[in-house]
Parts: sequence; structure tokens; C-alpha cells
Amino acid sequence: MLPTIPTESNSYEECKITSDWLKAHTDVRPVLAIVCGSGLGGLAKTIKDPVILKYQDIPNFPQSTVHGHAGQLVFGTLQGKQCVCMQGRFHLYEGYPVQKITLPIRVFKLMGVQTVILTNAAGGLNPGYRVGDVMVIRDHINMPGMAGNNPLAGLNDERFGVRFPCMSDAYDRKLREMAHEVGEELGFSDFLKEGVYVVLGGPSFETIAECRMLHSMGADAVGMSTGHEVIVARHCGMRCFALSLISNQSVMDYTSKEKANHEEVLETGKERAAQMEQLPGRVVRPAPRVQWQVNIPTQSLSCVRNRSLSRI
Ligand SMILES: O=P(O)(O)O[C@@H]1C[C@H](O)[C@@H](CO)O1
Ligand code: HPA
Repeated sequence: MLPTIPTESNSYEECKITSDWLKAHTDVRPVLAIVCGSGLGGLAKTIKDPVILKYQDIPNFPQSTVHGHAGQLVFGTLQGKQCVCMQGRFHLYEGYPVQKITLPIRVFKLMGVQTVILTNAAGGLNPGYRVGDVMVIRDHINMPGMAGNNPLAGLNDERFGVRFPCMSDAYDRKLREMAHEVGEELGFSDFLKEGVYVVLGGPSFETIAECRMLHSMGADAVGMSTGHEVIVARHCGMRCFALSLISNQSVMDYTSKEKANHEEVLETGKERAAQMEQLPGRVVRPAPRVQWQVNIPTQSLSCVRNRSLSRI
């Protein structure tokens, strides 16, 4: 008998209730999930035949409280793949336990999702970054997790994953490579970067001393999300790919007059919307059909075969 510890708000049973409810309200069976960051809700426009379900109607779902997060799930297809898009995510600073913030990820797992694409807005710590750059996340530093606030804290449910999941491969290498290939094809190379995202609790933006510290410990961009969701997704075996839009430059210098603010974050989202909206679809798009020509002269046999290779 397991000891009774207060439920963590993302227990198997709770997630199952939510996933069963969603299955009863849409015929879409998503294999792909997209999480929209601040000001990036336009990604949902790329979804065909949308079916919209509001968070307020979904059992066990938290509510969005932040401007720039609409608070609805959009089901449909992206590049022919059945997909669910979170138009609005949850953050620690909204007052939710980290387990509640990540409940949707487990719900998606129970619905059949295999790959999660996450986006966020972030402050640029790397002095080589400019506002409007898009950073493919290579790795993260989870500051709340280091202080004990990890979404997997509490009893482990083996139906989701192991007690001590590996995180050295959290951000899928193949999908990262694909993003750079696609970025080159689309002419995005000038603003497409790759780096380390550090997640903090927020909601206050960082002090100058904090920004300096975060950069010196290896972070290229700073934000308030994504890391928790990725940990939960990896725990239950989903592939993760994540993008940070550098929405503002972190202030690193005491002579600077710059001040981080949410309006600038949302404005940059609008300005880069067109490009941000193209990347997820192109990364998951099935690869072009490859023609294989096999000639075996001794038997004068010729065989042509078409193979469609899926990227996810
Ligand atoms: O949901 P994301 O991580 O994109 O939101 C970022 C972090 C804060 O919620 C907000 C600050 O402007 O944007
Ligand atoms: N810091 C933390 N989170 C953010 C920032 C920032 O500068 N910009 C957008 N989200």
C-alpha cells in the first residue's frame, strides 16, 4: 500500500478524466502537441479544420490569467498530422503548483501525443542575440527545480515513467537539426540561433546582477516556462522540440536605460509571427518522397520504389 500524500494535481486518474472528456468532445486523436508562448498564439492559425475547446469547460484544467494567452485548446491537423495546440500555457507565478502547470502534457500523452513543440518568449542574455532572433533550445537550466520545485516531485507513477528520468537528451537532436535545415530553406539563418534556456519562477523580470549571473552560468536566454513541461513530457517518453523568441534584450549593464516589459514581449511576438508560424509546420512536414532506383544487371531487374519519410 502506497502512503497517502496529497494528490499532485496531475495524477494518472485526473489526467485520464480530462483525456476521456476531450476524446468525447473531438474526433481528433493528436500525435503532435504545440504549446504557444506569450504573444505566439497565432501558431494556432496554422491548424486546419480547427475544433476549439475553452479551458474553462475542460475538467481539471487550470485557467489562463496572463495577457497574450487565450486559454483554449485548438484541435485539428498540421501538415496532415492530427494535432492539438495550447493557445495559452500556465506559469508558476500564476500561483499554480508546478504539477498543475504540466497537467496538459500528461493529458496529451494519454490522448496519444508523441511529439511536443513548445514555444516561448524570452529575454536575450547572449550578447550576440538581437530582439527578434529565434533560438532553438538545445538544453535548459531549471532554477525552480534546483530549489526542489520539480514537476516530478512527489510519488512517482510508473504508468507515466521512471522515478529518475534522464534529461541529457531532453531536446531532440534530430528535430533541432531539422529546424536549422528548414530555417536555411526559408532564409531564416540570420536570426535562427541555438542555445540554452534558463527558467525562473517570475513574475518579476530579472535584476541586472541576476542576468549577469545567469549568462555566466551558461544560459543564452531567460524565461518563465517550458522547462517544467519538457521534464514532464520526457518523463513519459515524448519527443520535445522548443523555440524561444528573443522578445527583449536582458539588461546586463548598469548604465542602460532599457526596462523589460510584457508589452514589448507581445509586440515582438507580433513582429516575428509570420516566421514563427512557419517553423513548426515545416519541422513536422513529411520529408519529400525519395525515389530509389535499384538496378541489378545480372538479373536485368529494375525496381523503382517511392518512400515517404516522416520527420516525426
Ligand atoms: O509563456 P512564455 O514563457 O512565452 O511567457 C513569457 C514569460 C512570462 O510569462 C511573460 C513575460 O513577458 O512571457
Ligand atoms: N525574462 C524572463 N522572462 C521573459 C523575458 C525576460 O526578459 N522576456 C520574455 N519572457
